[in-house]
Amino acid sequence: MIEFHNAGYGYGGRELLTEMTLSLAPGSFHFLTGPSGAGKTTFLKLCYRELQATAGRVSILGQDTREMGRDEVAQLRRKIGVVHQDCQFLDHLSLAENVALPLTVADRPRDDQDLVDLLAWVGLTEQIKAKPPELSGGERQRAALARAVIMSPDVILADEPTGNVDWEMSLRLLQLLVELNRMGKTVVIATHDMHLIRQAKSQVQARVLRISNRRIQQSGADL
Ligand SMILES: Nc1ncnc2c1ncn2[C@@H]1O[C@H](COP(=O)(O)OP(=O)(O)OP(=O)(O)O)[C@@H](O)[C@H]1O
Repeated sequence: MIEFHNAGYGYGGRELLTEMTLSLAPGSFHFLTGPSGAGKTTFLKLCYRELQATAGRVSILGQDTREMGRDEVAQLRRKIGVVHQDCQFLDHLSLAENVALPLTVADRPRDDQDLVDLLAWVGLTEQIKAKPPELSGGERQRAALARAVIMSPDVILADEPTGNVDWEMSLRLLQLLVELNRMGKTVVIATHDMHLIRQAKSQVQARVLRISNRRIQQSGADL
């Protein structure tokens, strides 16, 4: 699904990540962890071709990212849902309109019942008409998750999805991501939260990728 072949990345010629060889199999569930500044967000950006490897090769859904043109990148992005660390919304649009925005941008028809069902799934039925500034941190995170999955992507990449929420909300978000994985989606969650990783143990066969000293180490066994 996503393959790194001796890949590396550096900003401004300074190597941040090096010699990454790994494969994220379809339907797998991974946590990505490591100290602040280790390169977790950078790694995720390589996974959806926001960045291109500066060494080696990354393939996403069978395509070598070096050989992709603009249209192919746009196609690819529809198959990968990203929950960004700082989840930005358009404040003048309602929650429902924000969540449906990827459909609008891709010029795809919007099924209002699907949208209502999706918002119910993330527990935001009552906030459907609310504007983003009226939402709590946990509500924003769940809205960001809904927006990431509205195009039915094959892969969900979540960057610190539980960063600013309490433990109960973290568990709820984890539950949603586990449900997506049970539906066959490949899930990668970048997190510092070791409690969350331990908690996942009882729910899903997750693997841990740890960035340390510029390299990615994979825990060999399931959690
Ligand atoms: N656009 C950029 N230009 C230059 N350096 C950058 C850029 N983006 C990130 N960096 C640097 O790369 C390093 C890794 O950043 P990254 O955001 O990938 O780390 P992270 O592991 O996600 O951190 P955190 O856990 O704090 O979110 C940091 O030192 C950061 O300052």
